[in-house]
Amino acid sequence: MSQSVQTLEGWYVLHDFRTIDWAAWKSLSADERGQIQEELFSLYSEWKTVEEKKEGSFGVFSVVGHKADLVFMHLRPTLEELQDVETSFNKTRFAEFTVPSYSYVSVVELSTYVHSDVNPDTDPYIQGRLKPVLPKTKHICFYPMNKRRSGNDNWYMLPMEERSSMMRSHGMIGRKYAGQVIQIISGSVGLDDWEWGVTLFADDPVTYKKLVYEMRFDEVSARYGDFGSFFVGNRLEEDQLKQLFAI
Ligand code: VOV
Repeated sequence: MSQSVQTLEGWYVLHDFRTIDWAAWKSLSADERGQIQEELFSLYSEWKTVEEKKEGSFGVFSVVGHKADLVFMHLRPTLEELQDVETSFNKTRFAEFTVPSYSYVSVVELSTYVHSDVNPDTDPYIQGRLKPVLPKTKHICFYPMNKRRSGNDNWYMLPMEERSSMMRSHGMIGRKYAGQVIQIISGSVGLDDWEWGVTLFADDPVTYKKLVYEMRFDEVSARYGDFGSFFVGNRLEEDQLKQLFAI
């Protein structure tokens, strides 16, 4: 049996994708739309307070393309708190005008392929990575992925050294994009349908394409990566949400 790698876990993550029922939304009076938005914005400010208190984090983005209209990304210390966030959104009137289109449940993960001597429970850098305040970049990119388990290409049968060396090469490519793309890798084995969620943050969406493309040539992605659907979106602050809702 190959040796499994130790992982560190942080906050739980929900990616909640919604499609807006525009026909129903447009049929409301301006007054009703206003009230519904007010209720949503009061929830939004609760999410902000949680983030300021470092008890979680969130981001709201529009999704480009037909797969969804919005994605709410939430992080919380426990799965119960994560579900509370989901449920309190579902109880808003605005939620009645949305249809869930996809969701993904995972937990922020750091693996220890790339070793360091620090104590992960106290090291501020590691703690900041495990319990991140989501970057306020203009764009988000999300996709789930697996490491392949087929025939001779079985990641999970490889010796630890081989996996570590491939992850080092992966990390070197990633490092070239420092300052341009921030990645949050969340593990979802036992939690959702794929093994990891990959969430990338950037101000220039072309850097997603360049980074993901460059990684496709790297062995760990070229030989062992299997990918789900990609979602790309634009950050929505309160003002932009208001613009989106305007008829
Ligand atoms: C923005 C760039 C970037 C950087 C710097 C980076 C670095 C690193 C390091 C140093 C490490 C190992 C330690 C850890 O932190 O866990 C990882 C780990 C991981 N990565 Fe990564 N990754 C990036 C980016 C990045 C991307 C774009 C992808 C998707 C792959 C692709 O082809 O589309 C990815 C995937 C992963 C995964 C699934 C893991 C866990 C693998 C496992 O088997 O456990 N990752 N990653």
